[in-house]
Amino acid sequence: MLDPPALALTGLGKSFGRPAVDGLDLTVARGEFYALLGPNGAGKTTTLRMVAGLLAPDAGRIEVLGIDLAVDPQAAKRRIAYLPDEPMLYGKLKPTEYLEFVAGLWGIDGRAAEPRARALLAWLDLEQHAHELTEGFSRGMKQKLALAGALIHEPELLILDEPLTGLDAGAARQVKDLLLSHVAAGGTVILTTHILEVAERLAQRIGIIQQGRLIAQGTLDELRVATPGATLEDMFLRLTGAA
Ligand SMILES: Nc1ncnc2c1ncn2[C@@H]1O[C@H](COP(=O)(O)OP(=O)(O)OP(=O)(O)O)[C@@H](O)[C@H]1O
Repeated sequence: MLDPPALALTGLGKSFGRPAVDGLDLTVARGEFYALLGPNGAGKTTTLRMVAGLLAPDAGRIEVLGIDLAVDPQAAKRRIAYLPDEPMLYGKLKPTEYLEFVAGLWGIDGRAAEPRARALLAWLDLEQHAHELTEGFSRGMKQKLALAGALIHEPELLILDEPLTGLDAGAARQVKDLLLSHVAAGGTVILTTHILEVAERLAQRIGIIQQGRLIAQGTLDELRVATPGATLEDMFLRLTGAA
């Protein structure tokens, strides 16, 4: 049997009075780097929150690596990392304590989590702050620590909502390298971004959603077929009717 995809959404729907996600069908293969683009209010965050198991869909089906989220949410969530656009940290914890705490929530004991935590802090250049309270951290440092926390249980599918917003060039490079290395090792990354250059440079496939539906999808070259020579920004604005 073929490997199940990393993520399969079928007819996914969620309404808050009016539809936010409206019959969304989306499949992301294992080992793919997929960028989900869309104008403000298109339904990107709502979609990711449903995949992360934080919001119940009104309709449709979510399968994570072949596991139906509605049938076995625990098993599905173990395979996922979810980084929200505004992650929460505990200001009175130091990074090492925070990572140990998150690892504990996953049932990983401190000794097993320690080398992983150390490697993540080193990768994200937070080592020298490992023993400082996070309440004094800058926004970018907090964001990097939240990412480390999301990765502590070694998930296969990383789902990240605007992970590069607010990061300086150095921090953005560290995060991009970490995501690319995850994909190089066979993992899957799905992110939303308003930085079209990020999608252009990193993603193997790009999906554009508008009003809760997928309106275009493909590699950059596939998206370009209709408009040769166009930039992703040109295509995005044309497809979403903003130009
Ligand atoms: N908890 C909520 N209660 C009511 N309406 C909501 C809620 N969450 C989202 N919505 C609405 O659902 C729609 C989709 O919002 P969502 O945050 O998913 O969009 P988005 O594509 O992530 O937008 P952005 O790019 O601005 O972050 C919007 O109209 C929003 O107002």
